[in-house]
Amino acid sequence: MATPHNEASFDEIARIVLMPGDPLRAKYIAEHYLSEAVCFNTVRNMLGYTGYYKGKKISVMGSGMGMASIGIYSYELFHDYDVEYILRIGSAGAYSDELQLFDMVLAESAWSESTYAKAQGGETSDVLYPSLKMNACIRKNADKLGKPLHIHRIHSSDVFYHEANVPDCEDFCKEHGCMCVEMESFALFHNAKQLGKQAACLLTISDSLITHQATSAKERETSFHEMMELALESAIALV
Ligand SMILES: O=P(O)(O)O[C@H]1O[C@H](CO)[C@@H](O)[C@H]1O
Ligand SMILES: O=c1cc[nH]c(=O)[nH]1
Repeated sequence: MATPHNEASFDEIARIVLMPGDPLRAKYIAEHYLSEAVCFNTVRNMLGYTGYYKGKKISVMGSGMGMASIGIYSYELFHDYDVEYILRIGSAGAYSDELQLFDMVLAESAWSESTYAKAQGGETSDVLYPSLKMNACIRKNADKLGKPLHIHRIHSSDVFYHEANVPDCEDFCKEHGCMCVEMESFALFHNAKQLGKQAACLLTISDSLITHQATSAKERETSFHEMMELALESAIALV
């Protein structure tokens, strides 16, 4: 059944969905890695595709930016479709010089100041966790493929641009143990917990809040091949 934001029919979406924030990253993955890829959603241009990777049915769909946006799309995928796993594949800003551009980070947990989880379901914790099963699978596949993986607590922030009078990356790193920042995983992990489903988050460092090095918009759309391959290999191992 279609939703207000997703026109796919029930069986058009696989049990596992890879979910970048950028719908054009989803399109790129579908066109470059999936065979027989079919676009199942164009509502609001939040592109979603289902195809096959090494013979297994996989979907990839954009989430948009921020908790509110991934909150809607992931809720519908878990609640209205037969989706068991969502693996977010995002970009992130480094809070430490231990992380370089293009390094991959697997979220061990997500700390957030966001009210999403409280507003959605009364959650009071400011730290939420991904699926242990998915993280174990991703770690195993990273080892198998020889892909270095940093495993850290991440910051799921409600804002991309902030003023100088509020806590900054040094505070988030020192006080909450967050090594990088993105904007969706806290809401995704909450929805998974709430609905009895599974979610995880793999990130590629796109910029550094310490060195101020940064990748371009095009690189964020098309160049995260290490992450795309690890996500796809992990996805087929899960279903
Ligand atoms: O590259 P994506 O997956 O969109 O992730 C990050 O990039 C966006 C900000 O530029 C936010 O969505 C943040 O979480
Ligand atoms: O949320 C994000 C994502 C990438 N880079 C940032 O600085 N913030």
